[in-house]
Amino acid sequence: MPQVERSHIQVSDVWRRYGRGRGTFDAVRGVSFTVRPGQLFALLGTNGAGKTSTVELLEGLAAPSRGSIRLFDGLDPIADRAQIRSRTGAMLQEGGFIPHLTVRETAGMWAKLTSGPRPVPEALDLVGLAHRADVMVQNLSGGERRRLDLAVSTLSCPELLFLDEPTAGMDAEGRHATWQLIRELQEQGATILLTTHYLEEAESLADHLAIMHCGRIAASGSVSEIVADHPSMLSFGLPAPWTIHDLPVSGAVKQHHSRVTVTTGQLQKDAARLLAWAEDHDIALDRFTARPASLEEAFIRVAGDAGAQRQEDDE
Ligand SMILES: Nc1ncnc2c1ncn2[C@@H]1O[C@H](COP(=O)(O)OP(=O)(O)OP(=O)(O)O)[C@@H](O)[C@H]1O
Repeated sequence: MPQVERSHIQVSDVWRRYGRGRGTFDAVRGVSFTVRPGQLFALLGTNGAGKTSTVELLEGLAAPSRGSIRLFDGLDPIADRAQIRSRTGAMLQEGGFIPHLTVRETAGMWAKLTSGPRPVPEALDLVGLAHRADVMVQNLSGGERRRLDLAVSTLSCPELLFLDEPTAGMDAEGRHATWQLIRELQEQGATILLTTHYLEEAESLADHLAIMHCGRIAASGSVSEIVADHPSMLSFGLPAPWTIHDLPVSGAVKQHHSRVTVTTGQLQKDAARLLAWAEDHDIALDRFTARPASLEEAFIRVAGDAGAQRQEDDE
């Protein structure tokens, strides 16, 4: 019998429209993706790309204007909210905490609303807030509030966790600690959907990522799959009297002072040709490096291409 592939999130051609009449705006435009159990899926995008608008639909905070969303192999985020609630955790962009409660009181209050919660000290310890337990929420830094938000969202040990910009406002140390925590939650079996502006965050954590731009998914796949579609780079110093016209490469060549860069879709072939040529002519290529496109380069290119396409569609 063929095996049915399970999914914790199934999004099919989803649209989200804000406003009515003449003032409508489609913030999400035909988005589709699947997240398998145990996967960490990252939604990346520029400001206003539609990430939060999409996550809110998954959380059942609004209904899509078109398309369908199913969680846990068939549950509707709004109609089946009661069944879904105990299995999911959400960390929103704006944590709605009461300013004059302490960290411990806040987590305790949320724990009372959760069935079978993790002990509060454990939840605070998990996010590195145990030493701030008696501090009032209003006196926390922005990064500490994000950590409290994360502690609250993981109180129920959820199967599916929505993390909307979990490390926004955190310093580098806090960000790395949070990444470690997210990895641990995934190792414990959680399926995680996270949105982020930080490419390094997506690169470090995600099994699968989708780049959103202007309401659409402009590229998706693993980091290697996304960067594979983008040109690689060779870089080296070329000693005189040799010039770029002598180089045996197929890619686009640029020179800045004595430093040469070759942008190529055939990294291995061009690197091999170049090194063989240098060897034959006894040329030392200073600080020779060969590397695939970075996620940042792919992101900038994808966002640029998608922006141009959207402008064409709108015209
Ligand atoms: N309530 C609303 N009414 C009208 N437009 C909205 C509303 N909420 C969001 N938008 C618009 O929808 C678009 C997508 O917003 P959204 O917050 O989903 O983007 P995002 O990718 O999460 O952005 P960011 O990374 O800046 O948080 C933006 O152009 C935004 O201005």
